[in-house]
Amino acid sequence: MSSPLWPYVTPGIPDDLFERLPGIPMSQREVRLLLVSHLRLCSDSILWDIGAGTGTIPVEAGLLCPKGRIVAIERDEEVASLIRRNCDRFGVKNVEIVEGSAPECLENIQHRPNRVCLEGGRSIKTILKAAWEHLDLQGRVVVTASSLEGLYAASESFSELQVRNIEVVQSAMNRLEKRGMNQTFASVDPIFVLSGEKLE
Ligand SMILES: C[S@@+](CC[C@H](N)C(=O)[O-])C[C@H]1O[C@@H](n2cnc3c(N)ncnc32)[C@H](O)[C@@H]1O
Repeated sequence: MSSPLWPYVTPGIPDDLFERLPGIPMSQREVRLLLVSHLRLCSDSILWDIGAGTGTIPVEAGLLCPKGRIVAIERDEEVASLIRRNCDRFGVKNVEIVEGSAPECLENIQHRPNRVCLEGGRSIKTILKAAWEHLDLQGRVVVTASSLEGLYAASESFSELQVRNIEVVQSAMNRLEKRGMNQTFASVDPIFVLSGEKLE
């Protein structure tokens, strides 16, 4: 990592420090911070990040859980390689990358999670149900949704699965950006973050 301040210990790595691929979505820093906070990670957490994309969550979680294990699940081969490169870039060694499509690939993962993060996948309900079956008791789940339909599906799943201590928050943040001669505030894409616990 070429940033002169690296390594620092706070989560919320600036977006431009990650390698990116055109068209591959990435959780922006402000949203990522919210998401990581809702995961309530411990140093030895075992996290499944389903739909890991650019790999920002595995990198942040890998650094926060030095005694833990992060399983980054990504269906796209090229994107899975990007996750590996981003982990290498930040010296993160405790991330296992599973190249496969959820929910089918979840069956073969060796480490059972006590945290699940779900940011990808059309059928949120099917994936969440399968992940929930693997999640340890006292475990936490965090799901993001950017559309009303996604929010509805996630909310209905939480209810069906009897997720406890549910919290839902929608981000609304703006960043100062240069536009020509002016500096204006541009909104960071608003996202719903739903989280809760498995108690029974
Ligand atoms: C919104 S992006 C995740 C962004 C990520 N949090 C980051 O910050 O880089 C969603 C990712 O989920 C992957 N995906 C979608 N459906 C999936 C599935 N069923 N199984 C595994 N990965 C999936 C997509 O290929 C995409 O890379």
